[in-house]
Amino acid sequence: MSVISSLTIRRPDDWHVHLRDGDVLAGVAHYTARQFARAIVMPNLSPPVTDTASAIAYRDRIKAAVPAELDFTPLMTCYLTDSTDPDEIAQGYASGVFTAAKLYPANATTNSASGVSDIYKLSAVLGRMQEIGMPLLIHGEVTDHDVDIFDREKVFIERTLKRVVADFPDLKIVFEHITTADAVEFVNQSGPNVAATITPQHLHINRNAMLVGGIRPHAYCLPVAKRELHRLALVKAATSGSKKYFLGTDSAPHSQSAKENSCGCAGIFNAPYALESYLAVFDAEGAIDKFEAFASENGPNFYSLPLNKGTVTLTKREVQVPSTIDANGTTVVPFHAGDSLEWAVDRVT
Ligand SMILES: NC(=O)N[C@@H](CC(=O)O)C(=O)O
Ligand SMILES: [Zn+2]
Ligand SMILES: [Zn+2]
Repeated sequence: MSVISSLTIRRPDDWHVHLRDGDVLAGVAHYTARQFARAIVMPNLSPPVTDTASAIAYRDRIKAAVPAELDFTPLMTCYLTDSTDPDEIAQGYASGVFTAAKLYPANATTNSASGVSDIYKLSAVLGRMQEIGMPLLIHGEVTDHDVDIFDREKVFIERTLKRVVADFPDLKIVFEHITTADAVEFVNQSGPNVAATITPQHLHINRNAMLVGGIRPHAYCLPVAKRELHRLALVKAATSGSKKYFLGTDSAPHSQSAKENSCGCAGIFNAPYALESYLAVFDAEGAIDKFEAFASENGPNFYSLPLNKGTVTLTKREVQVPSTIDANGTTVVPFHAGDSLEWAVDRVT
């Protein structure tokens, strides 16, 4: 077997990213724009992006924050609340402002306090989205206090997702940042209108990375990393060649001080070395031939968007990940901080 030392793939997209706003936006957006041609931008600002006007304004701020020489298109999402208007969603989608709508169960994660308290209040919205083919993106965790945090994704499938899929059988659903074998099984058993994104961190780490030998706040994100058997199921799904799985980094920068804190924020900043991080997993699995579909084809095909024309070339060469990154005045600790990765992004066309 020959050893692959260089890989050129169609330019990929990131189907789930937090670019934040203000100074941090200007400090992080170029990392995403350098690697990815498009990105699905999460709307969980404070206040969240809940209508077309605020999405247009946020899209303009993102475009202004990306260096002009980079070819990058932000794809905007609408944050669903209990009072979302189906017409607003449909008009935003028809006019090309919204690519998808995002469901955060209320208080599930960072900036989700205005999220949905009961998904059945959204029936009219979900029905309209099904009709027009607009994807629903879901942070799939229950928030009930009696449910253990390590079980919140599994219980969400049982209590909520199964009913949503049954009631809206043609609705396009992306089960975002999945973390369990249960989610993989659910997605595999569902129809072609149900897909999932997988983050690099959930392919690399299990919950030991967070808790063994001291508490590691930079390995903490939501949904929280689970047992090794779940990580293995995610690696198998991502590298399987199934069209249902695609790249979504969930890069979610928080300042070093907000993470290294007695109540540390959830979120891992992986944008600077996202492709290098994913490719390490595919390489270790002997599945480099499946990488392009996961990174560059399955996402656009699911969203019914054209494939990118450009390419990115990665070379097998060691890169050192810095211990911190200055995001325009905010110090952020990146994923793999202080470690080295075996692949480097060399050329983007
Ligand atoms: N993933 C995270 O741990 N955090 C995200 C929110 C999210 O995607 O749930 C964030 O915005 O910080
Ligand atoms: Zn989330
Ligand atoms: Zn996210």
